[in-house]
Amino acid sequence: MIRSLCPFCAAAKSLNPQWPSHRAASTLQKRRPSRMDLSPNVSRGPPKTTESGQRPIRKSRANSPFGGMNVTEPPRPGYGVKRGVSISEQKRAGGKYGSKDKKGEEPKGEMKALKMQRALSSISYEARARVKQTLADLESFGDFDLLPVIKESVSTQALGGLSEVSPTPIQRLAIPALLGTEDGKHRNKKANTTDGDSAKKAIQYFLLAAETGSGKTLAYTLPILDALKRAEATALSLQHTLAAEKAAEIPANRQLFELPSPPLHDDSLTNVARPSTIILLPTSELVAQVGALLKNLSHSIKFKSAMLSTAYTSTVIRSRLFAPGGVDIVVSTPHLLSSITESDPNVLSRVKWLVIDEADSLLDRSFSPITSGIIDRVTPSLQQLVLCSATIPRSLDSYLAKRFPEVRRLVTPNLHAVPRRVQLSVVDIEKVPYQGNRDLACAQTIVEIAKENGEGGEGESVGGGKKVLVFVNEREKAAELTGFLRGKGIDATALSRDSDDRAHADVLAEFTGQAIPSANKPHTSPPPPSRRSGLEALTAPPIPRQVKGVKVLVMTDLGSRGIDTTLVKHVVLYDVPHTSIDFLHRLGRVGRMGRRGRAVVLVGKGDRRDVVREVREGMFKGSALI
Ligand SMILES: Nc1ncnc2c1ncn2[C@@H]1O[C@H](COP(=O)(O)OP(=O)(O)OP(=O)(O)O)[C@@H](O)[C@H]1O
Repeated sequence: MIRSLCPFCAAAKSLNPQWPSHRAASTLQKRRPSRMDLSPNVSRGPPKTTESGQRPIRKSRANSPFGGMNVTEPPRPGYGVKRGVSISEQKRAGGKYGSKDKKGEEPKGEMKALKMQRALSSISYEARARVKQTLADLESFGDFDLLPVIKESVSTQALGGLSEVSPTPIQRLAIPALLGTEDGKHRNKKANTTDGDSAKKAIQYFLLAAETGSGKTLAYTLPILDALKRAEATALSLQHTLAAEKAAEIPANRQLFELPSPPLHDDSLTNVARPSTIILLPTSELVAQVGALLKNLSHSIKFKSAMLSTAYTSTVIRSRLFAPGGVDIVVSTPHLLSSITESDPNVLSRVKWLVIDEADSLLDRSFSPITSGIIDRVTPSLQQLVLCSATIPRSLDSYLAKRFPEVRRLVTPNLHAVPRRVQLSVVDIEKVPYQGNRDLACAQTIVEIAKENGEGGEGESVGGGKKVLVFVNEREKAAELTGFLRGKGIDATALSRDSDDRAHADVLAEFTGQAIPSANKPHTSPPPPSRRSGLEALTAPPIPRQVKGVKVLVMTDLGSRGIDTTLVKHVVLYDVPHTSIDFLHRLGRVGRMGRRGRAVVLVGKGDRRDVVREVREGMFKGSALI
């Protein structure tokens, strides 16, 4: 009679054919083998070696889940590698022929859909880890070699009296680099020379790349202000020295009635319409935002700045630029600055510091010719070019490699990652009750946000309820959706290129919590009806509020770039964004500077659900989007 083996014996036999079965054991030992019994093979010595002198690898061991356990020797090269795998299979697996980036980025098989877009340039995780280590030592603004007045102004003027401020990763990276004081190096004295210096120094190029809402504005503002004030002090002392030398030259026997010759008008000393710093931003809202920060800082640091954008009349622009007291820093949109320089090219003749903020926008196809034209014009006097961006699209990457190969890339470890404190949920608009009605799904999502118990704190409900940003892909849709939401009793406003610049500032102020500078409202009366767009006409008439406790701003990508919407905790992505770059900018309106945030994306037929899934997975893991 054939008796089947017990499972223990069967397993033992598969490993060692010599293992006695129960039956045999019973005849040999008259008892069941205990787990503590030694193998009868222990006296056999080590297994035979192969010709090459290496131990043979048992198949069962090499290709099992426990294959790597209890191994006392490192695996031989080629150990465990499948033979006969095609090159394309290896590519997919990221092996020898894998899609490992030339900069060392490991392929992420799980982000296939995003990889198809190839929107973002990749940064290796080794590089990120290296940067993380170098940042650990700088814990306070006091650690930077900034002028004392600038250090003091950070918390009092720039951060609204925030106590115990510490620099963010991009500030830790960029401030010493822009000052030229990294690794305890001494300040580069050449960087603070005056106009009169004859020796032309090599221009320094920097790219500051850090996640949204991470304080990039201060990261470039503080070192530039420091350099500006030091250059000013050097120029002043030079002026005193020259005056003293001139006085010493006057002969002692000069007749009393002889009048000293009037001082020659030294054009090099006036900065009327000759700024030393230009900050370029893509929209007038951003000009107002950065301009407001500079204005606050100027109260203690003492410098003159001018905001130029289409939000101001030509008279206001002229009076700011040609103010008799001069101007140190001009904050402008490239189009406006470019048109000003058409009539007065000398406006750019003394620019030493040029900042291109939101460089991913300002150097994209639509802006690039204008922005590049400004770079060309300032190049003769330029000392530093600072590009600043929350993403490095591949297009920007190749532009920099071609045009500024020597650019120093200061990239934070979390670039291209949406912080884990931002949650992204998905609403399937094809399901009941929406059945494909995206507008309805959007309205219902907003109603639910309004109904939710406020999570409190962070001033979200200051000034009339929760603030919700709704992003649409097409600007025509912004107006249409706003009309729909208002019809449902939701307090919604549209913001798109069609709407008036001044209206933008007013509406945005409710979402950013920033007071609008008084000069930002040059007109007290509304523009005449003929100048009002269809959109405004649609959104202007007040409607009775039915959905209480929520204020909605519907916008296109225009609004997603750079606006510091610190009061916003909720974002609705009405459309699935076209690229991972848009995802990063739109989701970046929440979760700023350590805050928490929630985002909802509406997904329907024809939408890239795979992209949404990958973005969610990336957010969950805290990994960078690609
Ligand atoms: N060191 C700091 N500590 C606390 N808050 C800070 C610090 N630096 C900047 N902030 C605040 O963080 C917010 C975001 O800053 P900022 O607008 O410069 O971010 P950003 O990186 O330029 O964002 P985006 O990429 O969206 O343009 C601002 O409200 C700013 O006042």
